[in-house]
Amino acid sequence: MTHKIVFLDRESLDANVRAPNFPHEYKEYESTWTPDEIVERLKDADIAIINKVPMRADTLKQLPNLKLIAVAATGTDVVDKAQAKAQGITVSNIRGYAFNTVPEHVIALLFALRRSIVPYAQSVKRGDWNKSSQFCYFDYPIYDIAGSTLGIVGYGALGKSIAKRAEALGMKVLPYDVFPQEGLVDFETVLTQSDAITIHVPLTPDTKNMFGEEQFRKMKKHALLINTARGGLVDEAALLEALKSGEIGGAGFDVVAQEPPKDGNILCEADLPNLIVTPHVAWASKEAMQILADQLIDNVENFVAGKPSNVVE
Ligand SMILES: NC(=O)c1ccc[n+]([C@@H]2O[C@H](COP(=O)([O-])OP(=O)(O)OC[C@H]3O[C@@H](n4cnc5c(N)ncnc54)[C@H](O)[C@@H]3O)[C@@H](O)[C@H]2O)c1
Ligand SMILES: O=C(O)[C@H](O)CO
Repeated sequence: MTHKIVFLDRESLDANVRAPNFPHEYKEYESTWTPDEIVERLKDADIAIINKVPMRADTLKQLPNLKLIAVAATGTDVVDKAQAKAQGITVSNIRGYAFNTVPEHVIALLFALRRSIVPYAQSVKRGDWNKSSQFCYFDYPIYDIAGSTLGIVGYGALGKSIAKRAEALGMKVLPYDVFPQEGLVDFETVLTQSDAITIHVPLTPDTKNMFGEEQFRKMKKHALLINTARGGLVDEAALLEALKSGEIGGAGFDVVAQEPPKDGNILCEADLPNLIVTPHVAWASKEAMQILADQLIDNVENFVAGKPSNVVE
């Protein structure tokens, strides 16, 4: 049998994707967004490769030939998994590829915010240093990372990789997860005891908006919130308010609720010295993207060989 593989958003992965080792026809599109386009491009395919293309129930119902959705990411929130299951479509994802790239991005955001790197660099460009009466100036706060406490919400692959780095930097780590493991603390302790909190849970109906006004009120006034997981995990309006009112100390976000933020986004547009937003690139080191691309094709080959890998329930 010749399998028909369609990659709907090839442009979203900057790595070499090898040809699978079984008879197949392969077609790729740079990007695909509308439900009509998705259905038209996948109607004859049995294997779909996607990164962030929304595979909602109405779309899946129009694709009776589809057998595998191979997601080129860890997060599978773009797929309606209940509908996929109902149609007997297997969903696979990528695991353990971002063990350096995401932790390094998180640590970079932590240092940048704690040391006010961005506002200081901007102030130099503005000419503030030229006008300074001293050799330095203290317009923005600087604190040490060493000796501070990092709360980790979601103690899976990435949460654990970050814990190792944080401890090496002299931080105390407070991990929280719903999956029972040794050394965990409860969510309340993370909120009230941490000088910085980093989020690493998947976006699900249970985790949507798990950070909002109530959680910000419990956090320390100087606490930082780092989100490299998914935008929907944090109530963005409440976050902006908490940053402006000084309820929390700062935020470093790599993800927002709608990506790309075509209709605008309040976090991307805010001009605050204690907020850094990056465009969902924490995963995107060259090394990590190649590991991801190799595992993506492993998943496709394993599925066709009858030994599916990294199946998402
Ligand atoms: N920004 C990026 O570039 C980037 C890159 C990779 C992954 N991600 C995101 O990061 C997330 C985490 O990745 P990972 O590899 O660590 O996944 P993982 O599956 O190894 O870990 C996720 C952890 O979250 C826990 N969890 C689930 N629901 C929870 C809840 N309600 N409360 C507390 N803990 C809960 C799970 O038990 C698990 O231990 C992914 O789902 C993805 O959305 C983002
Ligand atoms: O979930 C992931 O792996 C990242 O968000 C990159 O897509």
